[in-house]
Amino acid sequence: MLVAGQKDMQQLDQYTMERIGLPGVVLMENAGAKVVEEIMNSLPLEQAKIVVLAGGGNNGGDGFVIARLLADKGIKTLLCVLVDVEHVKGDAKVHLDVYKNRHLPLFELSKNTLENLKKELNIADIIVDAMLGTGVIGAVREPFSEVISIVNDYGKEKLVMSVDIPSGVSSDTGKVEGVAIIATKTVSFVLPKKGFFLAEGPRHIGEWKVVDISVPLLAIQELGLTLPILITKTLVKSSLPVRPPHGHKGTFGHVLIVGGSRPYVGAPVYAAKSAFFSGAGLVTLAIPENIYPMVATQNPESLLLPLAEQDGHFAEHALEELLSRLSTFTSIAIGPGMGRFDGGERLIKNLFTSLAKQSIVLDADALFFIRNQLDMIKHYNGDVILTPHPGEMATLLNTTVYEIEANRLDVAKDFAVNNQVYLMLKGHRSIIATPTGEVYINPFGNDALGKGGSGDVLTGLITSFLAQGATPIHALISASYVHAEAGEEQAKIFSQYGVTPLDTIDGIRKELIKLS
Ligand SMILES: NC(=O)C1=CN([C@@H]2O[C@H](COP(=O)(O)OP(=O)(O)OC[C@H]3O[C@@H](n4cnc5c(N)ncnc54)[C@H](O)[C@@H]3O)[C@@H](O)[C@H]2O)[C@H](O)CC1
Ligand SMILES: [K+]
Repeated sequence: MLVAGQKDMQQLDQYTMERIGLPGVVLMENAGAKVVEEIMNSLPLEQAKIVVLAGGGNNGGDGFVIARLLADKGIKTLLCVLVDVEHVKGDAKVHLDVYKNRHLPLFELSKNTLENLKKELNIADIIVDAMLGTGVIGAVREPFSEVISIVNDYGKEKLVMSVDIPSGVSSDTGKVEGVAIIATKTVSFVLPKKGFFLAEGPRHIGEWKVVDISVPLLAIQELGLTLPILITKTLVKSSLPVRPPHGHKGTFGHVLIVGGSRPYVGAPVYAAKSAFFSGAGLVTLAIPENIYPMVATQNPESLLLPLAEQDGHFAEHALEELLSRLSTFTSIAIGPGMGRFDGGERLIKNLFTSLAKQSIVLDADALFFIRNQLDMIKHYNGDVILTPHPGEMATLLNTTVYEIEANRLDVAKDFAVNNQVYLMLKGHRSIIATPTGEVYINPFGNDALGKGGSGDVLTGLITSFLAQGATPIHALISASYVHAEAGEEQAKIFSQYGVTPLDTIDGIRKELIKLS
């Protein structure tokens, strides 16, 4: 499933209406009819009262269609137009006239009071939000902002169904300047919008669904639109590494995890366990020798490689004894719990100059150590995967977290293309970008993973799938999905508060059962 922004939708609309001649009023009728279908499935409607809040643009036009079709089904419906009806133009005006020709109840806020509108909303069971769609610009103005606040004050008392996008949310950025509807459900047309998965978008869309309104999706290729790809379970099932039944541990690869330091003993343990428990044939865990005893007791399933340490971290030359053996590893992850220390840059440089072609995952402070060595990364002849959270991304780009979060899709894509790496920009709705500029969005996951160790589990999972033969993009797609779903599922048992990295590792195995 692809994800669209405002300009993409405008191009698709124009193509449909101008190139193939399907009139906008037909699209609007289709849009309204599909929303009504969703409403009919939402509640026992015999006694239900529905208020349709309509703006002055085409989103409002959808609302006119919805109100008419509901009324024609005998459902108690009130259409409330928040702008002066004289200002309604084009396709929306056609449908407003059709509504009026049916002599159906019409509440015009411009000729009434907000108090009276509030009285109508108080007795409604369902509120349809057809105020603003992809055409919203900037902070929502009066009277929309007041009406939106009234609707949001009802909280979960009423079912709020947003048409195309919750009013006030930017379809491109997910930003909300001022107020925006908090929807119970969003019924969106043609494609999900980028804003659903960015900034405040996820908190406003509620349960979302996309409906077809006869805009031909094949037009996307014909228009040459390159759109982000939404990660779905179907996509993941075809991305997971294949495990031949006759496979042996050599078939499923040998993972090397390099990490750990005196303050961070758990991180490498979580990464190694995650790699092992998600199917890697063998896992070697290279840690500074000072934490070897603690790690050994917690990681009986891994081969342990204590290396030279200095002041509780790896010594600068620590990997020397490892470099001659690098070819025994299928995929390598460096960084979990590594910490920052003098000589870290050189340690990473030595590793890269000694690597053959293995895929390498860089996480945590390994990302700090490469911030001034991106040229080396770019020219490495194997696949490099970076998994920064926004703070680590800000360090890599020498900018602020605010700048990163304000433009997640482009930041991830530009960095991946400019540095020829695979990048997973972590966060609520992770973004994955490839060296060729493809962008994927992971719509899964919740705050249960918001704690130390979750990232280490993800690093181990990615490295494990690489070792089992997945390509970098397939490893990232499947690991980000499985990791997020594991967190969500385990939160149902331990609450969002209580999910630990080991619970997530356990959850990963449960997800892998569901996917196999
Ligand atoms: N192919 C499709 O997806 C179809 C989508 N449809 C619907 O059309 C809207 C987009 O309609 P558009 O007229 O471009 O814009 P909106 O109705 O979203 O809003 C424009 C409307 O709102 C006013 N406005 C803009 N910014 C603000 C603000 N900050 N505060 C207050 N008012 C604002 C502006 O003046 C206009 O009056 C799409 O979302 C779908 O719902 C078609 O119906 C069918 C095909
Ligand atoms: K809307």
